[in-house]
Amino acid sequence: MTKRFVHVAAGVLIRPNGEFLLASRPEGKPMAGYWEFPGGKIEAGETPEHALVRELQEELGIEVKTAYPWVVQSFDYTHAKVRLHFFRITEWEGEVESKESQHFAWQHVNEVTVSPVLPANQDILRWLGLPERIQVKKEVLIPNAQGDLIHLTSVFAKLSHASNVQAIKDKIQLGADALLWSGLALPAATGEDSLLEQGFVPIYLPAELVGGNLTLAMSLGAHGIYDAV
Ligand SMILES: Nc1nc2c([nH]c(=O)n2[C@@H]2O[C@H](COP(=O)(O)OP(=O)(O)OP(=O)(O)O)[C@@H](O)[C@H]2O)c(=O)[nH]1
Ligand SMILES: [Mg+2]
Repeated sequence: MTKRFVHVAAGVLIRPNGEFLLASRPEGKPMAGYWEFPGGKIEAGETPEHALVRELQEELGIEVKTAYPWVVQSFDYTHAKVRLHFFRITEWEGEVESKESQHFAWQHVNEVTVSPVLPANQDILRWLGLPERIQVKKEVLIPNAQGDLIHLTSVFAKLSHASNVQAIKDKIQLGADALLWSGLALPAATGEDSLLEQGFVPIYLPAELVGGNLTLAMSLGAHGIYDAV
């Protein structure tokens, strides 16, 4: 029998100083003791946003105030196939409380001190460390998915027809670590065939496309924006 996708909403709580919250999975749940972003299963009839707000109320006792959708990550565990909808949360009401006897750790990007972290979250931790804004010129260096500095022109795929999903997939298969979308059309932000749904490469949008609005870019699923120089 083929395993069905379990849809999950999870929140990255980010403090003004950049620290983010990890929680340990409580005893009695699959993969107890692993560290995760708070969240849980999306129930029938719920949107990912609703599930996020409900789960964070249940698990942390907080009221989410400002959250925007970030990346969607799929992972095949032995017990389930999961599709995780991650949100970045910058404002909430109330103090984080351990409602399910979980432990908490506020962590710094590139210096995670707790382990083990759920396997599906490795990419997410790397992406949190990506710069939110880059400048694209001939000699630019930028971290790739492994955190190594890479010469932009050698690895990055610049797409002139962003609406062509096949072209995007071809570039990914060629090993591109990031996609810089140029042109005016954005691929659909939703739908099975959307690159954003796959969420496995860093994606930067041209600043001019989103009026320099980083929050808007991230709400479309991008990791950051770039300025052409
Ligand atoms: N909450 C959360 N779940 C994650 C993350 N990464 C990841 O692979 N998962 C997986 O997604 C699923 C989420 O389920 P959950 O156990 O949190 O669900 P829940 O809060 O609704 O609990 P419940 O099973 O008691 O109803 C689990 O299979 C878990 O292993 C993450 O960062 N946060
Ligand atoms: Mg949960």
